[in-house]
Amino acid sequence: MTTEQLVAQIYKKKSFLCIGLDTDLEKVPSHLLEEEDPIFAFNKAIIDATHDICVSYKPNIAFYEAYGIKGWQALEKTIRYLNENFPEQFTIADAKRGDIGNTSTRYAKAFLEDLQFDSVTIAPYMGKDSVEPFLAFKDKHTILLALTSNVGAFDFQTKLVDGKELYKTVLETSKSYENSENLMYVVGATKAEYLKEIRQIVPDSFLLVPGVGAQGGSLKDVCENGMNDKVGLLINSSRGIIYASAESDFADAARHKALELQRQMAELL
Ligand SMILES: O=c1ccn([C@@H]2O[C@H](COP(=O)(O)O)[C@@H](O)[C@H]2O)c(=O)[nH]1
Repeated sequence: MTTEQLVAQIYKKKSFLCIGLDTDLEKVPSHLLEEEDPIFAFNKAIIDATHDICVSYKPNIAFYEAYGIKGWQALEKTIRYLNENFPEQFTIADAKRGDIGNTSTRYAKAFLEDLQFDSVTIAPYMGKDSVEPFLAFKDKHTILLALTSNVGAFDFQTKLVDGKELYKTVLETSKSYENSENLMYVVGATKAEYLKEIRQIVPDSFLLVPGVGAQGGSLKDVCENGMNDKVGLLINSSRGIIYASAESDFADAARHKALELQRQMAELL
């Protein structure tokens, strides 16, 4: 999917909501555990209940890897279900990969070519040759961790290196990578006060912003500081939406929570 197509979806739905499919069998309603593939059954119900009010889904790959081959099969079914039925959804493999070049190429093939995600999250720590293999895929997007939502972000990302915060160096340096127009960045909603400075470095890039809901970030603060003239934001919420209820009404409850966010977004557009 191109960035222009994503922007068109955002204006059409008045939503820049990304729903995180962090599917945990200890949290899904117990009746689903009787299904042949409870992870996919849960994801399908959430997608069917919410696809008209969000523009993106983000399965976090850890939640699938944790269940071995069955987890991977559920992930494959989920992305196939999305691509076949809701191709307008921007899909994110939240995998946080990145390795030496030839290995990064295999990761990129796995998520962008084989599984056909629109994008994949990447850790920038190994530098240019670990990121560029992902950027080589046309109409796909590489979402680089810039300033993450967790407390540990202060261990390295905000530290001064050669007089500059490391996350700023990540943003600036990445702009010189080949095919850098395919870059997006992760900035945590819990770091909204940094967004104005981040926008000075990457005014036009899309930012994936996790951390509203369960982690306490504010949608209003993120929008006030981080929105650009093409919106430029995908706001992710996972637990706050998908685990709104652990009963048989879980999909309706998820829709209700997603609608609360979408209505706030519509007012901010
Ligand atoms: O800085 C980051 C980067 C990624 N995440 C991921 O986003 C979701 C957030 O889930 P919630 O349940 O809405 O808190 C999850 O998959 C994280 O691994 C992040 O939170 N912060």
